[in-house]
Amino acid sequence: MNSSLKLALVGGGQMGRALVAGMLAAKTLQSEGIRLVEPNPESCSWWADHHGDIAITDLATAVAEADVVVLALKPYIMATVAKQKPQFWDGKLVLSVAAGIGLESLIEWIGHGRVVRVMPNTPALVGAGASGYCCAAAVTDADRDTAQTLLGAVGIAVEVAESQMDAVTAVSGSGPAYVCLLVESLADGGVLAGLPRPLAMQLATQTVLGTAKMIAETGRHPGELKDSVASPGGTTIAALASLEHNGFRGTVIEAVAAAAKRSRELGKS
Ligand SMILES: NC(=O)C1=CN([C@@H]2O[C@H](COP(=O)(O)OP(=O)(O)OC[C@H]3O[C@@H](n4cnc5c(N)ncnc54)[C@H](OP(=O)(O)O)[C@@H]3O)[C@@H](O)[C@H]2O)C=CC1
Ligand SMILES: O=C(O)[C@@H]1CCC=N1
Repeated sequence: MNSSLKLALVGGGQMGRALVAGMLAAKTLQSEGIRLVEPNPESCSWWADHHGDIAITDLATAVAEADVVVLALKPYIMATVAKQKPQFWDGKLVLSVAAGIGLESLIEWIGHGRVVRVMPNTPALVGAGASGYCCAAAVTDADRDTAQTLLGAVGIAVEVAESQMDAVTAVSGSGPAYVCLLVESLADGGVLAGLPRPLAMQLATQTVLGTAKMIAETGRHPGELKDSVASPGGTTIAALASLEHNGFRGTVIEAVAAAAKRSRELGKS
């Protein structure tokens, strides 16, 4: 796929920004090929400050000028925006990143089946995203390649069954928030133990980054890597005993289950 692809981003909030910034950095897109639809004045100022060369326009113009449309709107507003007059979306590959909204609804609203349901995540901003996506039956091989190339430019992109999308949402879509909470808590613990805040934050961040890299690059099971840190009678096993006592694993598992449940609910409302 060449970088002359024309893309309309409908909804330039947190997720739309992360995707477009990542795709621009990867040179999969060029600013002049992007049209943004964004009614929020504060968000428009952000775009003007950070990507002043991207044209902000109305929905009809943006879609008419695009090959691919990315709908990055809050789930409750998707139907209103997606339901346009007949033929409005014809000839456009449509990617929706809205949590919970299924292909069946999207196809009904858009009026054709070249639709991909995507669950990206915000580390796309730095090219380290994780996206799961599923394709409607009418998506062509070329469309699938386009989706894979766009999403693959900002991290890993994995095609999954639609039945897995709520779980993907709960693990990797929402996951950056849980990891941020962990980093924040780790740094808080460091401050409690006497470290200055900036140093505690630096050490906590690098520890999460390094551990994720070690798991990904060695392919070793996290349980084995955890065991390799815990010396007999040492500091780590004291901390692990405390975490287990306080239900750390169960807490995280239940959090993921709650997110998956909420994703299913969003699809019904
Ligand atoms: N944030 C994340 O980490 C992730 C989000 N998602 C999904 O991405 C979608 C967007 O989420 P997020 O970016 O966080 O939300 P945001 O609220 O940050 O962004 C949505 C933007 O769309 C604007 N908007 C409202 N109405 C319209 C319209 N008619 N046309 C164009 N733009 C409009 C909003 O303006 P206003 O604020 O004025 O309403 C807002 O600026 C959601 O469906 C979410 O499920 C998926 C994966 C991860
Ligand atoms: O919180 C949400 O609903 C969205 C979907 C995944 C991440 N943010």
